[in-house]
Amino acid sequence: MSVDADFPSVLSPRLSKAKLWAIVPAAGVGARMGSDLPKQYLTMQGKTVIEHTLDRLLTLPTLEKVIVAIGKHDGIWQTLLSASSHRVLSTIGGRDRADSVLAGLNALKTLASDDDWVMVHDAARPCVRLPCLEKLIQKVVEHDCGGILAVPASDTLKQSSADNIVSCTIDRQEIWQAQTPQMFKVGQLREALAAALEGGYPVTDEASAIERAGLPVMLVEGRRDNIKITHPEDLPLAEFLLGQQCND
Ligand SMILES: Nc1ccn([C@@H]2O[C@H](COP(=O)(O)OP(=O)(O)OP(=O)(O)O)[C@@H](O)[C@H]2O)c(=O)n1
Ligand SMILES: C[C@](O)(CO)[C@H](O)COP(=O)(O)O
Repeated sequence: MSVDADFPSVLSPRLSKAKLWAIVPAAGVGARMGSDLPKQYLTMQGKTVIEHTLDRLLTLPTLEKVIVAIGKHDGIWQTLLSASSHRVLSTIGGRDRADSVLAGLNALKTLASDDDWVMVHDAARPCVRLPCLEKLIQKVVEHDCGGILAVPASDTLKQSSADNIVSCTIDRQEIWQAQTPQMFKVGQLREALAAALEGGYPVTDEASAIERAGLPVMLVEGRRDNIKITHPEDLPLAEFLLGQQCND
């Protein structure tokens, strides 16, 4: 995918000192995928899921470095070419996704300023497209407000009661499905995430910790093909989407 040469520097003059970093949580075991290998190491078109994901992020010329949070007993990461990139560092993740993201933020302490930006992107989302990454960065920097890629809900949504009986239909007019990347100021995210985890609050994405801290989160409309590989049927779908995108 070609970098859009006309894309303005990611940071306006007002924020020209701020840098952009990325954290890729990749310490999961992929239980829902049910594969022998953690899903980030399954292969599509000759490359692992995480290599496709990193290739997408590293297309951003202004991205300083990516911190990949890997599992404590991960024996595969160091065998990948991506692990030797000068723009990629790794750290040991934690029990839950939020712990892994916090580990990445702590690894950034010696590299990034609190006022730098960081985008957190799931290793399991290899189909994210460069224009969507650029749109998120542009909106966040322009408004100086953290934001996330998301898509408005397009299915009718049902609330379930016991025994999987519908208890009600949810008005989907204001419902969005959050994706990643999720982009925030390094210091704000580290503080919000640490506070949420210390408080025992459920944190399934970075935005929920930021919301809990009372800070705004901008919804930036992305694409529905930015899928997260979670269940077995997601892998062939992701491979198809990658193939389609190559023809764009
Ligand atoms: N302790 C964890 C758990 C998840 N992740 C990462 O967070 C992303 C999204 O999480 P999810 O899709 O839930 O991955 P898994 O936790 O591996 O999947 P499962 O819940 O099915 O085990 C994945 O890239 C995963 O590797 C992580 O870094 N650390
Ligand atoms: C962060 C995320 O991808 C936003 O939709 C999602 O919350 C991750 O959930 P998971 O259960 O950890 O995959």
